Amino acid sequence: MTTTNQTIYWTLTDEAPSLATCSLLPIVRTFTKAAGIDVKISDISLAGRVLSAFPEKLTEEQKAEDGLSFLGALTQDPHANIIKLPNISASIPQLKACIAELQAEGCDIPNYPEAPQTEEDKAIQARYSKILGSAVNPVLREGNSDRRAPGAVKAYARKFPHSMGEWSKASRTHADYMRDGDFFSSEQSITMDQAGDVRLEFVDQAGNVEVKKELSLEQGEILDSMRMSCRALREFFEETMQDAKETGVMWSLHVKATMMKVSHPIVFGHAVTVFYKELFEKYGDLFEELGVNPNNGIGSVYDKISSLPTSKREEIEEAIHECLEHRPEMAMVDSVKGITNLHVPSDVIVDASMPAMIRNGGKMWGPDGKPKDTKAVMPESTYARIYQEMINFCKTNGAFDPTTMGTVPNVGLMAKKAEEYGSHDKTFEMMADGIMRVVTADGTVLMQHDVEKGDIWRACQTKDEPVRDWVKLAVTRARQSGMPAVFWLDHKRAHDRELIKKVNTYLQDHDTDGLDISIKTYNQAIRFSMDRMIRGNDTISVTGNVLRDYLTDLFPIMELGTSAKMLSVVPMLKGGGMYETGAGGSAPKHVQQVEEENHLRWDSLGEFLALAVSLEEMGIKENNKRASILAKTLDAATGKLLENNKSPSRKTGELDNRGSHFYLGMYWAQEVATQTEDPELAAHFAPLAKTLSDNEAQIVAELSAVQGKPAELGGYYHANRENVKKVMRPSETLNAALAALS
Ligand SMILES: NC(=O)C1=CN([C@@H]2O[C@H](COP(=O)(O)OP(=O)(O)OC[C@H]3O[C@@H](n4cnc5c(N)ncnc54)[C@H](OP(=O)(O)O)[C@@H]3O)[C@@H](O)[C@H]2O)C=CC1
Ligand SMILES: O=C(O)CCC(=O)C(=O)O
Ligand SMILES: [Mg+2]
Repeated sequence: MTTTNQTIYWTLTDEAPSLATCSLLPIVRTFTKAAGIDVKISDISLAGRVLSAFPEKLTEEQKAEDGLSFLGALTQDPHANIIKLPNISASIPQLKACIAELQAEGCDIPNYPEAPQTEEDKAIQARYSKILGSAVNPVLREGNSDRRAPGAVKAYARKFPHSMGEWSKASRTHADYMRDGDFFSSEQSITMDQAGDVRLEFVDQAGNVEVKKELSLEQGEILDSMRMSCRALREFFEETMQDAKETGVMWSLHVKATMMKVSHPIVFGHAVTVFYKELFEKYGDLFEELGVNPNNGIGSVYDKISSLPTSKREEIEEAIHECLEHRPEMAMVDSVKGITNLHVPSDVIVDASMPAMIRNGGKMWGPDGKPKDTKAVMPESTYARIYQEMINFCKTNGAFDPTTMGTVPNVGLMAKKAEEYGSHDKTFEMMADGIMRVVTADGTVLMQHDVEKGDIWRACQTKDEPVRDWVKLAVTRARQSGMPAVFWLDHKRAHDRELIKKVNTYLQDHDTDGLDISIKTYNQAIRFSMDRMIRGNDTISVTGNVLRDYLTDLFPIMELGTSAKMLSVVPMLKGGGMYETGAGGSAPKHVQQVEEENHLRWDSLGEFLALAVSLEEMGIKENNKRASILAKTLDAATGKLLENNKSPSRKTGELDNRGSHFYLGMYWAQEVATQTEDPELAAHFAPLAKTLSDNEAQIVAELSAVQGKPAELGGYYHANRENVKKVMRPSETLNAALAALS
């Protein structure tokens, strides 16, 4: 692919956003073409990444470009201009489903070897491991994160508030987390005085040393190490289950097995084997033989026993049901289909699941399909406490009111795989008792932990340059917005103590006169922000990487109903820009609705906002006046779309994603046609504005006529492009109007 400075790279991802792209991109290109801007697609979908990793036996037609490597290199280019839509961070069950779909299509790619024995299988697994979990975002996020709700979006939420569940003072919902033995309680942290190499070593009880990993650290880099005790974790799970059973609340687990792709699937697996303890005790050997992996959920048991003779299978299914008798009710992902919280590790993802529960009055769905109070279990106490604070707050003050509440934007430390989200290659499950230690080249032990078999030990890196940039971004945002900015840093955490030193130093590099910048512990910070928020006041949260992720779903879901409406900018360290769309995910259940009823309720507002900033930057950096005009007019069109409530509805038969794209196109064309800065451009768009306005009723009718019947996408992970085009672009009138200008 060749790049020019007038190119915007638009990522082709998965699920709902990729369907939306098919409808939106032809509209976008109609506009950008007039400014000499090329919008190029770069495929980073899960299927695309699988195909590009195993090209050997594919036909030329089946081969896929390695969009991720291309974009990864582009992040180092000061002219980079990338629009990043959310993509699937695949769990093993999702990866296997994707592989099976591609194989069924005739692509000769290998199976995922779960327990590789041969060298060949190990090599295949190593290639697949680069695709698993959150494999895209850490590669592209070569900058820190600035996520906020623009004024027009806040105004829309105030005018058309989303529903909020009631909070009762008597609610028994609460967050439960480990009080000891978790990462928080064992965290150690150091800052490197000078650059140097370190080894992460395991020393067994006989004194044998195994080097797990070698790292070259930069001067000023922070390195943390921590351990989660397997024994304490399992005891904790058992206690929470017994307590939930005794007190009659539901039990639910909230982890991030996708992004924390090494540690959290292990944690999830322990929850499965503790919950179904008798089952795993009784059938442990058989399960091992069958290749059941509890880290993939109880779904893995159902999957593997399907090959057994009926009588054996039924016996095991009976044993699963018997387990449930001693256990509390479990929160459901889909109560109709009987999919529980422990079926698949990627179904319940903490950043979205906890806010959804809090928004819903603290209730999750029970096996009988009814909303119920729940014990929300989040083993890692580090961040779980903030949810308990919000629960307490809602119990005292009632649900948040979207018509009056303030906003909490975020400035997040994210660049260069900062903190826990970059720890996967430094995370180990202990195979024996011993010591894990961090040692310098000359043998000095910097940090060490006693570990037991089964413990999870990890190290996290935070480089100095991203921290400096983060502090600068916080000061810039505080200045631009006039809001107080709070660094959420806990002096009780070893890592945060190192960061606090840096923050205090780097704040001195900036003019902070008149700014309200403070450092607070997480609990203080969330209380301070919520107290202000219910009074209509705004507060910037300046946080590390995990809280960035959690808070940019938590507050937006309260304020706006979804994090899809967030503006999400990543100013790259090297000068380029990435504009992420929203702060949420790829909404798998939206695709199901398309397949069943041909209605896509995905809201592309995040895409509209991201594109406007991308064009604005293009205008400034590349001195492209038309790009600036397109940015301004797109913002105005988005404002109009919100004012007139042309966002997608959840209900089949009403305006959906395609309809909202049409309105965006119409308003945008009208705005360009009536601006006076560039009369030639106005004249160019006048016919389109007229055609779309004149045919509004016809186009909306064509777009709703197709709804209410199943839609055939011809695949889930690798949908057939022609099918998708047919489904997503059903209005001949709209297609013809766009074609007339292209
Ligand atoms: N940046 C990225 O690449 C991200 C990727 N992900 C990935 O996405 C997948 C699904 O994650 P999950 O945690 O379930 O989160 P999702 O954000 O996909 O889904 C949670 C809910 O949020 C709402 N929602 C999200 N986006 C939109 C939108 N544009 N328009 C309207 N509603 C929206 C929907 O709720 P409802 O329909 O009920 O209103 C949806 O069911 C995973 O593979 C995950 O790893 C997750 C986060 C970020
Ligand atoms: O990369 C992922 O898996 C999810 C990213 C995410 O949730 C976020 O950054 O908000
Ligand atoms: Mg998130």
